[in-house]
Amino acid sequence: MASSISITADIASTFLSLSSRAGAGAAHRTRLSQVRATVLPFLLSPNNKTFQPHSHSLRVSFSSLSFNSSIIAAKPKRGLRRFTTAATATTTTTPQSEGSDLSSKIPADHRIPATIITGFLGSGKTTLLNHILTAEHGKRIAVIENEYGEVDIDGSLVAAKTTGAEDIVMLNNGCLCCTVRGDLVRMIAELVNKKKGKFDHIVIETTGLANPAPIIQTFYAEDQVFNDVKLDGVVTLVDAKHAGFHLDEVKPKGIVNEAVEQIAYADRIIVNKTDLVGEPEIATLVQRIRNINRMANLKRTEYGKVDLDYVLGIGGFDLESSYAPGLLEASVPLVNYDIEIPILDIYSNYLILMLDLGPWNVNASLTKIEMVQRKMTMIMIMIMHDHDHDHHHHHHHDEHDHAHEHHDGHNSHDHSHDPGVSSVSIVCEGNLDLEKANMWLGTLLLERSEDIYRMKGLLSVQGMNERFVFQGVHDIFQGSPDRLWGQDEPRTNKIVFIGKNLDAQELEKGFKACLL
Ligand SMILES: Nc1nc2c(ncn2[C@@H]2O[C@H](COP(=O)(O)OP(=O)(O)OP(=O)(O)O)[C@@H](O)[C@H]2O)c(=O)[nH]1
Repeated sequence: MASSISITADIASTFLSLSSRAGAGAAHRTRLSQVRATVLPFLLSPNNKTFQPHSHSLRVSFSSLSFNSSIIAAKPKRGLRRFTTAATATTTTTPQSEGSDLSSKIPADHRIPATIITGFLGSGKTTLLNHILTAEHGKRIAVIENEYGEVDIDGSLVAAKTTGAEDIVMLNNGCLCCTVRGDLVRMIAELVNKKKGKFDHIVIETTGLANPAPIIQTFYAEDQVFNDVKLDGVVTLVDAKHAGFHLDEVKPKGIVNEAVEQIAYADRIIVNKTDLVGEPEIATLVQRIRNINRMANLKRTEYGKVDLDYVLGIGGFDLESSYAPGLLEASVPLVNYDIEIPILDIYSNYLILMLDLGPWNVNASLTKIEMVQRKMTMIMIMIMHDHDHDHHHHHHHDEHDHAHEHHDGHNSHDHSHDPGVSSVSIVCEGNLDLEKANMWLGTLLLERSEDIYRMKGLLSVQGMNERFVFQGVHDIFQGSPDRLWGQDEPRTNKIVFIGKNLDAQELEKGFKACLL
């Protein structure tokens, strides 16, 4: 128990310091609430000798009993479910298997994968989609298409391949990130309800102007989607000939440049139409893309011809995919706690809690989170605040007109503009002081989550035998221990941030200050 107390203190200190900055007491709630942020310290015991494999981990019983939890769950748009998490005596502990040194603690995820294809107008999205649908891959694919405009053109252009397995579902008259986000949720829910078992993968082709952020967030924020479908990855097509112009486009203050955003959120980048330009132009473009997103894989193509496994089954949002290949059993022991906590959702071994960051409930919340953590392999926390509009969604329809104009005439761009979106990676051997790392990452997320589009990391924490992996998209953060460090494996930390106005030196300095 000593370790659990100490981790609680670690977390509490992070939360408390953050809270104290916002002032104490309910009067400050609004102010704090206006900060769209997540603070998710690692929630891990530095001494996790207690972790043991088991085959299943949690019994959840619904409870209508009232209780006095000081954790406040606040998500206005959705009915809150309160569960009693009674985990006593539900474990079926299996003996530590041989070779479990390399076992991952991240549970297998059997939800249907969904791939988002994005890219500027004319970059080759439909061409890629046709390639996917006509290739032999044995996957049954459901397609959700989104065309901005009155006429459904892409629908008729999509290969009419009828091996019987694919569903072509049209989503029209609106940009996915604006008017039809609700439709996307309904469409996915309908697909799942009516056709579950009939397809293996969903591909969503967005309009050329969609900003991927709200679409990505839909996969986490909407129950109907999250329970059955997991985001597999974002594939961004880049038009080798025209992309430079779009990247240079200066937008009015507060309005995003979709071309930049689409690259920033990508797991896979396809520089398409390479037949139309020379090698020096491509090299310059690739360099620009790399400056924005160093995390994504990049390929150059003509007519979207890529291997299918480059675009499907990416696992771009899986914790284990980038740093811990191989899915193995969940392996966190159950302990005898009967706790009551508002739980937003439970999926497999994922527990989603909704917390209010009010300073008054910090200690109690943290204690309970820590207790829950001891039973679960992974905790994902989304902290939603009072205002419910989407920060990453500043634009409105005028912008579409604006961007269309630019698309038609490429000449009037200001090439000096720096969109300010970049990647920063930190690779560094050594062990982190948990308390300091908690503080650093927590503060960063609280202050900068709006600017941090994506991040991924693999950390070596002092006293922890497992590697700690995490990934985040703005204020959604997932983290978990995965496999044990190998005996001769260097304990190297790796973090990649993609975001706006990132200061590489400051980030690196902050990180290095957490090393022992
Ligand atoms: N030369 C050349 N043309 C290409 C290539 N890939 C696609 N095209 C053509 O470019 C045009 C636009 O391609 P689409 O696949 O429709 O592009 P899109 O991104 O779906 O376009 P929107 O739906 O308008 O956003 C089509 O005429 C394609 O045939 C390529 O690699 N080289």
